[in-house]
Amino acid sequence: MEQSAWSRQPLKLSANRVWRTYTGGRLIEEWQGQERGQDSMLPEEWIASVVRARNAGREHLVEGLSTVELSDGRKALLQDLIQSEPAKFLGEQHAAAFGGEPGVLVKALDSAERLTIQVHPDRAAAKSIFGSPFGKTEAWYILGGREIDGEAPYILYGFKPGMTRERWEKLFWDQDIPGMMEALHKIPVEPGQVFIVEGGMPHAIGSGCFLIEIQEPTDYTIRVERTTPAGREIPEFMCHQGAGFEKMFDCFKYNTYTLEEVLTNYRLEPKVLHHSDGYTERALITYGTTAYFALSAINIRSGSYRFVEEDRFSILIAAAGSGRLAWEEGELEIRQGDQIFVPASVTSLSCSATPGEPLQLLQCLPPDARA
Ligand SMILES: O=P(O)(O)OC[C@H]1O[C@@H](O)[C@@H](O)[C@@H](O)[C@@H]1O
Repeated sequence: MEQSAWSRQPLKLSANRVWRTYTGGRLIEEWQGQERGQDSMLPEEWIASVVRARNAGREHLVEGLSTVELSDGRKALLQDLIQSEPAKFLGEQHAAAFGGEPGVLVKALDSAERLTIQVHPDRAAAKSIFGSPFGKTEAWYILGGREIDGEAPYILYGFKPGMTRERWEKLFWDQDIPGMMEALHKIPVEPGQVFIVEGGMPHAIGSGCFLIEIQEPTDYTIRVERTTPAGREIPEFMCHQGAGFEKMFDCFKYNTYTLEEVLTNYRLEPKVLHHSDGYTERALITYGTTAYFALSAINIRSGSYRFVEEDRFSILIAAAGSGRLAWEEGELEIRQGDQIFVPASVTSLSCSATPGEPLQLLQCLPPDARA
């Protein structure tokens, strides 16, 4: 089949687990249908990824890039398919603005331990420090979680009033980890909640969080803990990503917030766009919040949900249930844990749920090409 034919059908993505500095992943495996999942150093699944992971000591591995399972049984790198015809896979307008770069990365993430306190650059810092057009603003949609050592899922987010660059630098040089944790708000999280984490905002995903993350397509993580909660050493490169310690502190924004301000400004309120017996559609993140990506949730109970035809690609995740995707040229069964790249040239796409098994779909959208 010629390459462009693949741009007219939804493409099922293979599992694509990535090494991180923390353990987890059991809930991802169980969500994807394994009877007994296991925690390991592969706590993240990168979805529709054309981004290589930056893991010191693992540079010899090509880690992070997504593979597509083609309907003729072959496999291909998503990146290669897109590069063959960016406008057909990504959309005319998108390709005009971003070339062959999807501009968005999605992940499933399950933390068996707290992640280290970190920050990601915003676009300005990413450009000046790393020469990258993208920073790493991200957002989390909480899918579930578990108690770890008696503690319910939580996140650490935003500087409390009183923090300054000077104080933050001192906490780092002293490696005063309890002091660093105390400097951030600790917030319990629940399924269905959405948080946006802009570049520059200090944070750490706590233990026991199972979430879907949507983010700008880079792996620039600035870590301020030299030792992880489990006692693993973080090499210098994994702290400042090669930028040096001075620039590492430039990536933080030293604004401070009350807990109330964090919850009001950065925990997003889903908005119901449609509700009927057949389905409910909710906007979780809109271009009004960020031009970098958008996310919606579609819960299908009966009948068929028809996707609006637009000249852009999307990434679908079956968060729960099972069903069937249908388009002009074919059909595909989907079930919980499946991840699908829907090229821009797919036409007449609709989705239905298996009777008695409502389907929850997450639809991840690329940057606003008009912004
Ligand atoms: O620093 P580690 O523990 O490896 O975690 C890095 C992870 O952090 C999370 O907050 C997200 O930004 C993920 O996209 C990222 O992969």
